[in-house]
Amino acid sequence: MNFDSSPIAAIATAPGRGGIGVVRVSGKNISSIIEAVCATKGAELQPRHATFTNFVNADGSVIDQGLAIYFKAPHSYTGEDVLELQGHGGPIVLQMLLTRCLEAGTDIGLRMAQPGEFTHRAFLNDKLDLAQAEGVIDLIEASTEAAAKSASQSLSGAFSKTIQDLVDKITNLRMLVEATLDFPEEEIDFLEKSDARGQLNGIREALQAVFTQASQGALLRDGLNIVLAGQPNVGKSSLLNALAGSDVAIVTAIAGTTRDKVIETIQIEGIPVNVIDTAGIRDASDATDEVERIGIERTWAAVKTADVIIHMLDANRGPTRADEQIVERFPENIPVMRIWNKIDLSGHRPAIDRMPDSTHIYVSATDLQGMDLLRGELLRLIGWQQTGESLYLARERHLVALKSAHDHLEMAAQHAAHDSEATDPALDLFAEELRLAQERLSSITGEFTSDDLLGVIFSRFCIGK
Ligand SMILES: Nc1nc2c(c(=O)[nH]1)N(C=O)[C@@H](CNc1ccc(C(=O)N[C@@H](CCC(=O)O)C(=O)O)cc1)CN2
Ligand SMILES: Nc1nc2c(ncn2[C@@H]2O[C@H](COP(=O)(O)OP(=O)(O)OP(=O)(O)O)[C@@H](O)[C@H]2O)c(=O)[nH]1
Ligand SMILES: [K+]
Ligand SMILES: [Mg+2]
Repeated sequence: MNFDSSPIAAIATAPGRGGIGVVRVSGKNISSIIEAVCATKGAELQPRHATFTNFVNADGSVIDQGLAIYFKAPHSYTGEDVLELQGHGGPIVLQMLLTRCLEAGTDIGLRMAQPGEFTHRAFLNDKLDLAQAEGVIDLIEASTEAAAKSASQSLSGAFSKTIQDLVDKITNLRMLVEATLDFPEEEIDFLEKSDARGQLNGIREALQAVFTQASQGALLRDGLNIVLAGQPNVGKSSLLNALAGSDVAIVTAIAGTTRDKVIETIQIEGIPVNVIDTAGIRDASDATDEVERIGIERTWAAVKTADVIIHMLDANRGPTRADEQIVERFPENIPVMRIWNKIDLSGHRPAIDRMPDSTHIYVSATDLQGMDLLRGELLRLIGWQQTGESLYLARERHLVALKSAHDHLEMAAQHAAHDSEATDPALDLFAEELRLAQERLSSITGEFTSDDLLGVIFSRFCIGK
């Protein structure tokens, strides 16, 4: 990715039509663009004040009327000089305004911004740390209120502060240990005097608490895919509609109704869950036509992408050979739940039965029985616990770093424990493990981060962010 320091411009608002749309420019010497594009009757823009003005072409013709706001470095989102042109939110008018800015900025090297480049600059200029920058995108992408709240924790710096507190505690302990290393004769009773083990235990407990909040939060961010699979007419589409609370998929008594997969995102306790309804599985020879056969192929493709497979069966009919054949084809590494549907016909009660091989749940999709059992079991399966604590919308990268820091602290504890008669505690190794733990934690806020990783993180943003 080409991240040079020339001034950049982009449409900052979502593509499509809206009441208002914003073109944003950031970089050095952008006052020439203000002069060219904003016909402010000679007056300069007062920093951080909205000024109503015409946005004009080189020949003086008016593109739009709007508000212009100038943010003088370093007091801006990016930490550079920023100009916001807030016009009407139409895709064509905003594109014309952007094109006009780029044309007026040729002299100063103005170019289109790369995805995430405004926020990347905010990071480089110390306006945000890496976890906060990730919070920006996670807030924009949040698909449930709970996810948005947790992303906001990251954006505001609460997650970073928690990490920084841990780093500070480790730093203090390291300073103690490293000071002692210079005076080897004191090593032996150092651990006692300074309560180094007590401090280490405190740090390990705090890290464990952060890890729990982060791994729970990660569920809010990632959500999960559940695929409804089974023979035709067992009630897969009916279950999708029951979970979604609306008629998303067509339901008929005709076997082979669903052809293409139908996806609906629901939420269970704030966790986004993509429920994927598929074509009922039966032998190609029984399928009515080519369309259904292709649909069944798509079912098998969808099954492979599942975090959890829901194998639906007809409780009124009981298991059949065809169901066994379906189960045999499920990938081994994906958890499967057996949902027995139509208990209103079979006389079963809504129930959950945890068998060694898999969990069986008895429901009626049309009578909405057993739905809470199903939702609860899905949450249990992915390890969701309601702690009531605020959660951090952690990414896999954060979880990996937390886990690695945890492992290094555990090694440190082992080195500190080597104080039997025979061996002295290995203080140098203790100190080294502390250093590694600290480094792993600091990578979360971006203190030790390669340009490659930054490129990967920011390129996943949208343009204009
Ligand atoms: N119009 C507009 N709305 C927006 C943004 C924006 O860039 N423009 N934001 C973009 O994401 C978000 C707000 N984030 C912002 C963060 C910092 C600054 C800023 O000017 N910071 C200065 C001054 C801080 C202060 O006065 O306290 C600074 O950090 O020095 C502006 C917006 C959401 N809403
Ligand atoms: N009595 C009863 N009927 C049900 C229940 N669930 C679904 N049905 C009926 O079973 C028939 C098939 O339901 P669908 O939801 O279309 O079944 P499907 O598994 O999606 O079928 P295909 O898309 O053809 O594979 C419809 O007539 C539904 O009304 C249930 O819990 N109880
Ligand atoms: K059907
Ligand atoms: Mg169906």
